[in-house]
Amino acid sequence: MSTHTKHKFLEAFQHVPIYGITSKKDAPHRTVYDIVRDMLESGIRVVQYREKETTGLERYKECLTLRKLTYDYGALLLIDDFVDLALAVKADGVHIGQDDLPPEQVRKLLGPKAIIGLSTHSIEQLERANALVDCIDYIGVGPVFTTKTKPNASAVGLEYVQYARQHSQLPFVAIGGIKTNTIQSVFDAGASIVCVVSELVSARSMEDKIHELMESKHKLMEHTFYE
Ligand SMILES: Cc1ncc(COP(=O)(O)OP(=O)(O)O)c(N)n1
Ligand SMILES: Cc1ncsc1CCOP(=O)(O)O
Ligand SMILES: [Mg+2]
Repeated sequence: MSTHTKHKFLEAFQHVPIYGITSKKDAPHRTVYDIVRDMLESGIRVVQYREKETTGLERYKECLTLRKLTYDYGALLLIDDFVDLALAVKADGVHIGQDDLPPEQVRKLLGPKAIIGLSTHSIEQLERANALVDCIDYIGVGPVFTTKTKPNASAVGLEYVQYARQHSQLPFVAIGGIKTNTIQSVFDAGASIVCVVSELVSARSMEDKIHELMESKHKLMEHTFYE
C-alpha cells in the first residue's frame, strides 16, 4: 500500500529472490516448522503459509509457531487466503486470489502496515491490479507453466511474464511449474522474484536446491553485465 510496505517486501528479496510457500504434501514426513526452518536457514525471507488440507485449528497452531520462527530470522510471514488467521497470529500480511475477499476490504481489515498480494492470471487482471496500486503491494503472475500443485489452473506462459515486466506498476512474483529446468526462461522473461513450491519443499537439501536454482540467475546477471 504505502511505499513503506512495498519497500519492506522488496527488501526481503535482496539476497535470495525466492518467495517460499509451504506445502506439507510435498514433504509428508516433515512438519511445516521443519520446512520453514530450512527455507529460512537457506536465506529465504518471505514465507507464505499455504495449507489447504488442514483444519482451521491446526492452521492456527502451525502459524503461531511459524510467526515466532519467522520473527527470529527477521523474515516476513504471509498467509494464503485467510485474513482472520493473519490477524490472529499477527502475520505480516496475506496473499489473496481473484475469488477471495476484494482487496479493498482486506486492506480495511488488516490496516495500512499489512502486505497484501493478489494473484493475476491475465492482462485484464494485471491492469485491474495496476489500478489498485495504492491498496495492494505485489501481484502473483502465474501459473507460468502447468503444475500438479494447482492442477486445475491453466498456464499463462512466459509471454504473460514479459507483459508483467513491461506493464506492472507493482512488484510481481512469477509462480507455477518453476523448476531447475525452467527457471532460466522465467528470469529471461523478466521476472526478478520467483516462487518454486514443490521442487523446493521436496528437495533433499533445500540449501543445495536454492544454489542450483540461483545458478541461472547469476548466469543472467553476468550475461547482462558484460553485454
Ligand atoms: C505468490 C503467490 N502467487 C499466487 C498464488 C495463488 O493464490 P490463489 O490464486 O489464491 O490460489 P491458491 O494459492 O489459494 O490456490 C499464491 N498463493 N502465491
Ligand atoms: C499456488 C500457485 N498459484 C499459481 S501456481 C501455484 C503452485 C505453484 O507450485 P509449483 O512451484 O509446485 O508449481
Ligand atoms: Mg489463495
